[in-house]
Amino acid sequence: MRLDVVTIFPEYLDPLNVSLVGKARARGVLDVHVHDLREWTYDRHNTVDDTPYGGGPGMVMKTGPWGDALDEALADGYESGAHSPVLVVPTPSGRPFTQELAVELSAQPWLVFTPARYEGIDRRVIDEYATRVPVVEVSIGDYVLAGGEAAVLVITEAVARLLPGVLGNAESHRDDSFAPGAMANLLEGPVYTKPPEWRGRGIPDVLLSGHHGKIARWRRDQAFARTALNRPDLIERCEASAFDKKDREI
Ligand SMILES: COc1ccc2nc(C(=O)O)sc2c1
Repeated sequence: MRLDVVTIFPEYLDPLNVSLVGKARARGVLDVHVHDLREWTYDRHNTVDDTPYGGGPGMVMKTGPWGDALDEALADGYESGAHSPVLVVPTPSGRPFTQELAVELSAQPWLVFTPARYEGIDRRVIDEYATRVPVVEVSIGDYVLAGGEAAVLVITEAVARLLPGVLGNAESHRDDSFAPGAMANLLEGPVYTKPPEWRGRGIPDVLLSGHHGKIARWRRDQAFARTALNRPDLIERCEASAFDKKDREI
């Protein structure tokens, strides 16, 4: 997968050089290109914004630099053999980013991110590129950020970990919170590791029982209880059969 990111804060994307995403890049699973939007400005102040038409607070990111930057990023990608880019636009007014969307995006060969700052990007930029490539406008949550770069980091990590060969244990996707299957729409329950006792706290006996069926049921029950506590809104999405009473008895 190729990722392009156009931003006025390229250094904000430095975390893409470390940990899981960094390892995926080193292994050639991910090919990341970060572009400084100001390279496509031609005035002495490297201006990327201007006052909004219709008045109002703040500034809007200008069409010129974005158009030139995206044209070049796309041309560079095509030239390198990439194909079928999807423009991913982090915005507070976007579609909620979910595990389902992460799975959809992980199936794409090329993502081009356009994190904005200020009050956002002149709408004509998105409208222009929507005539050429699919555009997905995404929000990572109902809170206020100063720009889209943090969203790019979140989306990239969630997508990269789904790519073949990135996570050591392919099975580990199965028990992810929100992963498809029996754990779909459920939060992960508690996890434990050695030592068997720590500050007077032991391990739930079932996890030491070696009874895989009981352990699976206990984990599902814990996930259900945690979801009911922290995300009751997800409970009705769970398939009733996944938690009928007989399954929950040990
Ligand atoms: C001005 O650019 C912004 C501002 C806030 C913001 N919030 C996002 C989110 O995903 O929640 S993306 C984003 C972009």
